[in-house]
Amino acid sequence: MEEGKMDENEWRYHGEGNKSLVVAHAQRCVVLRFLKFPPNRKKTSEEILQHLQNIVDFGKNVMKEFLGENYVHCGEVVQLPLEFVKQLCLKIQCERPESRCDKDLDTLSGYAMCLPNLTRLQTYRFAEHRPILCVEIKPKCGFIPFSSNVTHEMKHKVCRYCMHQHLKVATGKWKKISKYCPLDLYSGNKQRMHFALKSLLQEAQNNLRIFKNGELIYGCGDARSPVADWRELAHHLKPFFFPSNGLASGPHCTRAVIRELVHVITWVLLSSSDKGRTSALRPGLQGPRVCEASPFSRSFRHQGKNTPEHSGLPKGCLLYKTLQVQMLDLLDIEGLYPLYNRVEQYLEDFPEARKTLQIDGPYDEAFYQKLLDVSTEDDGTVAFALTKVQQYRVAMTAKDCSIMIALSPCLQDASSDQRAIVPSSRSRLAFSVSVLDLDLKPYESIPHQYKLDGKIVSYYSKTVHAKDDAMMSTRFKESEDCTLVLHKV
Ligand SMILES: O=P(O)(O)O[C@@H]1[C@@H](OP(=O)(O)O)[C@H](OP(=O)(O)O)[C@H](O)[C@H](OP(=O)(O)O)[C@H]1OP(=O)(O)O
Ligand SMILES: Nc1ncnc2c1ncn2[C@@H]1O[C@H](COP(=O)(O)OP(=O)(O)OP(=O)(O)O)[C@@H](O)[C@H]1O
Repeated sequence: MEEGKMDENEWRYHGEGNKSLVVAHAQRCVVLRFLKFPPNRKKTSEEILQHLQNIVDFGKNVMKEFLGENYVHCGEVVQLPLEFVKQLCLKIQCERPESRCDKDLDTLSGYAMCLPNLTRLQTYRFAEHRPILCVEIKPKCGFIPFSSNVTHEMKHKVCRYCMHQHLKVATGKWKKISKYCPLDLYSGNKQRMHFALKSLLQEAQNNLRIFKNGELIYGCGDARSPVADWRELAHHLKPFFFPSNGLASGPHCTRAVIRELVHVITWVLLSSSDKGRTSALRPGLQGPRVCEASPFSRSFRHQGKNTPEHSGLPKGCLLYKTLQVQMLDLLDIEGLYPLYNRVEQYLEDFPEARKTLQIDGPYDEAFYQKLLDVSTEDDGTVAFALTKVQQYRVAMTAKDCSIMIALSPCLQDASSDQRAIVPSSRSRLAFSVSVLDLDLKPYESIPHQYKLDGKIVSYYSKTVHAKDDAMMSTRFKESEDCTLVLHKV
């Protein structure tokens, strides 16, 4: 960043989550990512600098190792003129969704992260003047816990996302239950993946956003007012997928364009654009491959068929790598929580050990190496407990990250790397895949996770499952009645 030349008018509001806010440069393909805090929680500039540096180090030393060089963009910490940050904050305030305004942008430290703008990611494959489409997916947890520490039987059958949907709707976070199930997306089975992506397009919540030339065109700007007009979306997408033919407009065209989008995204998600070395993690797929609550598998069950299982994700693809990191949660929160308490107890006795245990960093090579020990034999030591706690934090990070897929038409005669071109039937699309929001989850969030897990499961069991049981017993009663009638006859 050239300090003297920072002009807030060159930046525009881009988006935000729970913990950070992003502004994008109008011309250059970079974004600034600022931390956000509740109004009363002031942190010193040194603390903020350290926090940001930790994010960069964690990306470089841990996530790049696990997910691959090409997928992870760590960026760098930059120091900005305070006046620029203040003016920028004032300028963008009116564009911020109300539901995110419970936290304020940090304007006091002057520190932020500078990252490539992944919605407009330009590689040598993308000609600069070409339009760019970007699909952002937050896939969430793609497996059902296999740990023997799980006490609620339901957790072995229904995935956390599907259970959580019901609590989210009950608490007013979203209006409708989504048909999306992460296990379908992570299945590697094309039919299931298509269903998952279509479900995301129907009910995007905060799991899907689409950008065209860096502008949000579909999905949530404000968490509570999603836009879901497929016709309008198809209008934006048509030039990407049907560049030269005059597909008539109307529902047929809309369906054809959406289908093409779903196929292209599936293809890209299954591709392995990372040529780096394979990840050091090999936990192997365990646990059920199908979530009982997924409408896709339900419909198969109703037809008396088995859900098509894992066709298997190709090992180099980002979904596979992300799932492997998620699976570092080997014990489930129920098995992890007592280990967290063991570490807590130790820290109460030896508070100065927090530093040597690397709870707040540094997230260096040594931190990474310890994560590779996936044994689950508890020898009763603090060292064992700590390793599981750190692995859990990393797994939770992978369960909450987002995948960015950028697509851009390329010239027919471009002799670029064929592996980075989607062999779409009607157009040649160059693509790139990246991952974002790789901030290590805080150690302090573990008690919250434990409570939330209990809440999600008990709400689901009490309401939804009870309703299902009631429906089943009505059906059973009906069939009994039916038998009685038959007897009478
Ligand atoms: O717990 P979950 O699964 O609801 O995930 C939270 C996300 O909610 P989601 O369910 O994706 O709508 C939540 O997303 P939203 O704020 O709801 O968009 C955050 O990503 C949160 O992470 P953090 O506390 O900001 O680090 C996420 O919390 P973590 O559990 O990842 O810490
Ligand atoms: N490098 C980037 N390029 C383009 N867009 C980005 C980039 N980083 C973040 N964004 C956009 O900003 C949004 C918020 O960023 P991010 O997910 O990092 O926020 P967060 O507050 O950390 O999220 P969470 O709510 O999960 O804690 C993203 O959903 C994405 O749309």
